Amino acid sequence: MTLLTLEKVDVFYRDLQATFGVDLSVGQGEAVAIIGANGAGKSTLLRAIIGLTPVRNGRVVLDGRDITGLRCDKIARAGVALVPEGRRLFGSLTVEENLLMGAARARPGPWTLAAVYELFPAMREVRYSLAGNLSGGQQQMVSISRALLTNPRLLLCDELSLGLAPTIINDIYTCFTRIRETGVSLILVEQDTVKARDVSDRLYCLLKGQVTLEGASSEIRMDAIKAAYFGETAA
Ligand SMILES: Nc1ncnc2c1ncn2[C@@H]1O[C@H](COP(=O)(O)OP(=O)(O)OP(=O)(O)O)[C@@H](O)[C@H]1O
Repeated sequence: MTLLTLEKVDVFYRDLQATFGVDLSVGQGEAVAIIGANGAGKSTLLRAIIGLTPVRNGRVVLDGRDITGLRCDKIARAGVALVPEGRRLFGSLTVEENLLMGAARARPGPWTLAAVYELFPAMREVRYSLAGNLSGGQQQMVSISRALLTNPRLLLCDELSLGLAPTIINDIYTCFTRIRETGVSLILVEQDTVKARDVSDRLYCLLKGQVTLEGASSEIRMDAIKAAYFGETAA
């Protein structure tokens, strides 16, 4: 069953068109990756889904309900959460205080403080530390947990791997197996195309705001990804 559908979505920043007629879907429980170069429009699409950037043309439909143009708090209440690029924690608050912001007015569901501490045991050890004093990997765990605590049906993750060491990236993505077991659907924006293909069921490639490739991650060849990423013809 389909959870999210984007239908011919155009997003503009004033006169600059950032996405062009994007069609995209996410099934119930599915992990979808969006890849593309800098400026391709990946973050713009995530922001459009959660209502932070307006959709000028087209529709965003969540579980049959048209959520285009709704305020982002209403979209969050409908079950969409964003792990933003750069993590965006409150550095002068403790880890637990940051987490409790996610838990405030959360939907009912499996993600509680105890559950996220079980998911990321290292986070429990630093729960009274200021978020600003944590390493990048620890901050990413807090950012993911804060979003999970809203008990989303759809979790949008913007460049989780940015600035993190490969071992930390692997640790973080390993936890997504557990997250998916709870039925959460995922959109993962990634610059690391190999990682994106490995962790997703389906993959979209964006180039200059347009979808240039879509398909099952296990079936898409790397040369097709490369061609779609750079706008070349696949061999
Ligand atoms: N707030 C903004 N105001 C004006 N233009 C913007 C704004 N945010 C993004 N853009 C432009 O929209 C286009 C898409 O940007 P976006 O950040 O969505 O790309 P991206 O694929 O996420 O890239 P990156 O990997 O660098 O984050 C780019 O041309 C960018 O310059």
